[in-house]
Amino acid sequence: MSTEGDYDCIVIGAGVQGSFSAYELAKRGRRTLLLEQFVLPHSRGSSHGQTRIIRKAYDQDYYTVMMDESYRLWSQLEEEAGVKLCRQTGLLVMGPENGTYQVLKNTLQRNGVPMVILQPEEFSKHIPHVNLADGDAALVDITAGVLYADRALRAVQGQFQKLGGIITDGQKVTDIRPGDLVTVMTSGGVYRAKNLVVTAGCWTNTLLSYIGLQLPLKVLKINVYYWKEKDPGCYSLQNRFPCFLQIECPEAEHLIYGLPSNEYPGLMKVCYHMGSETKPDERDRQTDKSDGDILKRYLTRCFPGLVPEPAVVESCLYTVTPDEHFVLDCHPVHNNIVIGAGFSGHGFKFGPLIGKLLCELSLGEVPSYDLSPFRIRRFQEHSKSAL
Ligand SMILES: Cc1cc2nc3c(=O)[nH]c(=O)nc-3n(C[C@H](O)[C@H](O)[C@H](O)COP(=O)(O)OP(=O)(O)OC[C@H]3O[C@@H](n4cnc5c(N)ncnc54)[C@H](O)[C@@H]3O)c2cc1C
Ligand SMILES: O=C(O)[C@@H]1CCCC=N1
Repeated sequence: MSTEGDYDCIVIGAGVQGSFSAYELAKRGRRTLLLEQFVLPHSRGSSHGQTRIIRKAYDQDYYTVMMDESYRLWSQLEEEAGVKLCRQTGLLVMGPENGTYQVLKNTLQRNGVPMVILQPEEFSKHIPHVNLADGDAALVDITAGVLYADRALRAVQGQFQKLGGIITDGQKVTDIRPGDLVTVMTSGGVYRAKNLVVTAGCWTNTLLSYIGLQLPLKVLKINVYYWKEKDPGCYSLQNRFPCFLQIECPEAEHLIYGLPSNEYPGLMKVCYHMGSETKPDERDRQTDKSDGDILKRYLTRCFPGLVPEPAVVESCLYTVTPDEHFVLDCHPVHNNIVIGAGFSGHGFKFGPLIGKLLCELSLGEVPSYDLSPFRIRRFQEHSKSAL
């Protein structure tokens, strides 16, 4: 067997995180193979669909700071690929004055992020067709907007291939043998490389079981709801309606979020940031739609311009960690294996930066950011290690 391996690096999983990791490695001249179990493009994981929110509004400074660079990297990809991937719309944040809303507002202020605070008496002048709840405050994160998700995946995978990267789709990884050269077995072949990056979304623990590690990850099915505008266009991107986040409201224990109508004309996407547990390969057997009732009650009160009955329902998966922070780390024993996982329903906007960070970890470089919030060892009492 050659000690060189077939590749410098193999990346498992061609979702947003694996695709950007592979692209970064190829940019650094590494012979890189991106392996995907499904024929691309597919809609069985977490990265499919037309749109995602991009924003700097976060509770924690480190996410806000990281987004600064992520925005720059998104623009770079737009230029390289010659496609528009982001549309700035702003993000309307609504919630009780004290609580998470205040934490988020403080983070934006501390980090000098451009924002507008909307006084309740002038709210409807700026944001028509929305009822701000009594006692709620509101602000707009000006930097925020919509990311075109499917288009972004096509762009980054295309750029990766232009750099000489190889995408092998329709091959499921069935085993991994660690070592100085890592051996990856798939349904269609055997590949060897000096380094491995595992970005397998909801399937992460299946892959990690081959290399003696389990993480405390929950897989949730998210119902992606689109609601009909009574007056077509009244919540549309063309009419400059923003994305929104509703924090702490009487109808819901968790966040409610929405994006202006755009991809399906006349339909606005509004979802609940929570779902029911499932196994990744049994997504469609999970049929709980109780989140729909929560959203109907909320929309009836706050978005009177929407018909409170879903017009389209799609499905997507979250892989959630106990603290909802990501996992970006090396395997505790095999340091030529890097893991990016647990993006907890908010990882898309960071894709280009996650790719850069996983590439840095894989090349043994000091990562550009402090990755301590994302280390595996924070789960010490949860992680079942067979090592
Ligand atoms: C409804 C919804 C709304 C969201 N909204 C936002 C938002 O507004 N903003 C935001 O920033 N983020 C958002 N997110 C989160 C974001 O989309 C995810 O964090 C991100 O897509 C995770 O990407 P990933 O690459 O980790 O996973 P995935 O996209 O699932 O990629 C993993 C890939 O690995 C492949 N794979 C797994 N096992 C194997 C194997 N054995 N062999 C080969 N390949 C394998 C899978 O097939 C899959 O393609 C949202 C997510 C959902 C579901
Ligand atoms: O990441 C995002 O911006 C969205 C909206 C809030 C909840 C999760 N995803």
